[in-house]
Amino acid sequence: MNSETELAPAVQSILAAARERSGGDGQVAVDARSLPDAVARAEADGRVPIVAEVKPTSPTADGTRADDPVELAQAMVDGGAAAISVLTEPTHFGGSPEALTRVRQAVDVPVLRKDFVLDEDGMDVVEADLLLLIARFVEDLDGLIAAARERGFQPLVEVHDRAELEAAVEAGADLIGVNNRDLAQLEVDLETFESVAPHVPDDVTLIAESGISSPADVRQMREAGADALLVGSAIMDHGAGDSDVTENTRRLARAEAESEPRSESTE
Ligand SMILES: O=P(O)(O)OC[C@@H](O)[C@@H](O)c1c[nH]c2ccccc12
Repeated sequence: MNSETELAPAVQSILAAARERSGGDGQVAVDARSLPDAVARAEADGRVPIVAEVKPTSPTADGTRADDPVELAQAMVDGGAAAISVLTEPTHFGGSPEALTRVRQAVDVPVLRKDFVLDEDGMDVVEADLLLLIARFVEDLDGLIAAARERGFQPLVEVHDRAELEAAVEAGADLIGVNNRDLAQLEVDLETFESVAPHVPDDVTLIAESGISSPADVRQMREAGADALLVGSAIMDHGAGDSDVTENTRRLARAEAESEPRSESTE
């Protein structure tokens, strides 16, 4: 798609590292937990469907959280997360495939593998319910969607503009995420989702990704058509190492509840 020279240096280095990493041995076979079902369960329960992300650090984070990924994921589920995303990228996000495996054993909600998968071999590293494919970075989106489904993954195709959305829809993606963070400057703008969302077909499960930090942001994205929201930094709160992940998740999952608590205190 776009030329790599337009990408932020951090992103270029992430891609270079991804190309160096080796794939798995043999093909994985997954019996996936359904994301659309998890989204429907959250809705039925009055929770905004939040995909909460275990993201130890990132090129744009203020620090690193070294907490056990399993404890973090359980705290997120306790706070009402509909699904969990786990970074498995090791060199820039502090993730690992092992962390994902442990998280998936410990929780019963769907788990997304968040990484820079560039080819089929890169899929066979670890089992997950959902697999991220970033439209801008993959050459054969149709082929990779088919390869992901063949293994049992639900592919989540990430786009950033209308051209990428069209490519994703043409390739038959039924789970689409619109990333509010642009990979050239790494800046976040919630209007990205607002400008792309109206063009997404109704039968797609649509996720607003990145930069969502307050209940007001949640409502803004929901009003623009988000079925679910992917939130990392605001839940991990990297700057404050001991921030309460359960409470951070709950605050966002309850953003549409009738009487939203005004203070930090809970029942
Ligand atoms: O931490 P945030 O701003 O809430 O963003 C979460 C998630 O959207 C972000 O981590 C992300 C979106 N797409 C990615 C692709 C690779 C790595 C990370 C990402």
